[in-house]
Parts: sequence; structure tokens; C-alpha cells
Amino acid sequence: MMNEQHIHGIFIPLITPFSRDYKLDINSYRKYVTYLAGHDIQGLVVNGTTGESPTVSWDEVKQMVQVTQDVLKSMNKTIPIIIGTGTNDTYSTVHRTEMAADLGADAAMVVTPYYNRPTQEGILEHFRVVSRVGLPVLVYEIPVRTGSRMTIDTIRKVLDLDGVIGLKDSTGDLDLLLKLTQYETKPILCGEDAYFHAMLCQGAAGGMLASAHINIQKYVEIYQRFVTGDMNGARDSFMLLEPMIQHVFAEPAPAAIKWWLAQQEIIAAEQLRLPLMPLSDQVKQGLLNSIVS
Ligand SMILES: O=C(O)C1=N[C@H](C(=O)O)C[C@H](O)C1
Repeated sequence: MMNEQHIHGIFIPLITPFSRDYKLDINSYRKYVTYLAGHDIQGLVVNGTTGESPTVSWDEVKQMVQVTQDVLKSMNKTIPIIIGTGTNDTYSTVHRTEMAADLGADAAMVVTPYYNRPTQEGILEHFRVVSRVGLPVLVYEIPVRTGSRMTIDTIRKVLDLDGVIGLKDSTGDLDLLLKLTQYETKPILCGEDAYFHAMLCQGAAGGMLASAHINIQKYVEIYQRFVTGDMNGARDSFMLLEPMIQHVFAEPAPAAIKWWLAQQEIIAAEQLRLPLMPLSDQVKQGLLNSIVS
């Protein structure tokens, strides 16, 4: 299982490949995970936002986790597996976190509860109850999707919970990060791709970044340069990625990532589940033009 020391470097939020008839394409998934595991990454996340979690069943999650474990074992790799278990219902989140533990996950990623508009106290209680399951919890704050936002005081209290090992911060709020990292805090991962370099500068421990699919090695290199003190090199390399990142998120993710993976023949089809739609031709062209090697 993971602990705070494991939260650093580049984490890949996995897509869920579908066939043309919208079924889980497990053969593509196997090939895709084999490809990813060949890189110097610190974690794989099944059933995150990039995995289209609102449209994926638990049975499909289970199949993907088992294949991920098989692939890693056959490659003799020990990359932690994090499973997205968060919902807006505390008790179903507890149940899914228990099932994730049974599947052998190394941690659960739990999003701030959405839709029911809980109070700060309710959000804290949600994380308190889920953290007692015993599977380490990575808290996922993404107000643009959840419609609910933790105050700095709530984030500190949530991070103080025993079973919580860190935060994935997709707020894009550098001031928040600065306030958190001013004092001793559990590790914080950047979850807002365009801010990766800026967040490293403000004390982030790494990133969980869908855009890293396009050039994993480059992201690993930026992180390595940063932690070894080559600040200018890290910044210059990241600047070259920025136009690509803009295109990846120009339309709802993970359309661009799936399209690119299908182009590379890493997965068979770029298929998304509705209501997500395929990438437009305009963004495909922009993305191709913006990719640097
Ligand atoms: O899959 C995720 O988890 C990610 N979430 C962020 C989002 O949904 O906007 C972006 C990040 O690249 C990965």
C-alpha cells in the first residue's frame, strides 16, 4: 500500500478504452498498460476522470485492475495502482473503497463530494469516514467538475486525517498551494496540466496529468530536471509543451488523448461513451501541429 513517500513524480490517469460498440476493450487496455509501464512513472490511476469514471461500471474497473496487475507482474514492475472510488454518497464511497482494497489497490483516489452541496463540515466527515476503511486515500479537489470547494481550513483538516496520504489539486489556484506549502503538509500533486511547472515551483510533489500520455518521457524529464535543481531547463522544456496541453483540453477530456493513442495504434479505437463526443477535426490538426518530440 502507498504512503506519503510514494507521492512524487509523474502519475498517469488511465483512459478506459472502448470498442466501436462501446464495450470495454480489454485487449487494447492490456497493450496500453504494457506501453505505459515501460516508462519511469510513479503510479497508474484506474477510474479517474480521464478514465471516464461516470460511465464505467465496477465490473469494468475490476477487469482493468486485474489486467494491470497481470501486466506489471509479467514485466516485473512495482508501479502503485490507485483506484478512483469517490462518489457524492459517503456510504457508496466507503463500499467502493473497501472493494478497491479487496482488489489489491495501493490507494484510493476520492473526489470531494459533488452535487449534494455538502457543508465544509460534511465534506470533512465524508473524508473522515472514508479514511477509516484502511486503504490510503488521495484526496482529489476539482471544483470545476464537482461544484463544491473546500476552504483552506477544511483542506488542512482533511490532510491531517490519519488515512489520508496527499492531495491531488486540480483547482489551478496557485495561491491555495502556496498557503498549504508554507507550512508542513502532506504531498500535493498537480492535477491541472497547464500549471504543472508553476505548481512544482510552489511546492507540488509531482503531477497526475492526462497530457503526459502524449510525451511521457518529456514530463518525467521536466520533473527530474526540477528536482535536481535545473530550474531553467525544466521551465524551458515545459514551455514547449504548453501549446499541446491547450489542445488536449480544448474539448472535453479524454477525447484528445484517446484519439492520439488510437493514432499511435496503442488502442484500437478512439471511442468515448456518451455524452462525451469525438474530437473535432480542428483540434486534431492543432494537436498534431503542437506536439514536440
Ligand atoms: O484523470 C484525472 O484524474 C485528471 N483530471 C484532471 C481533469 O479532469 O481536469 C486533469 C488531469 O490531467 C487528469
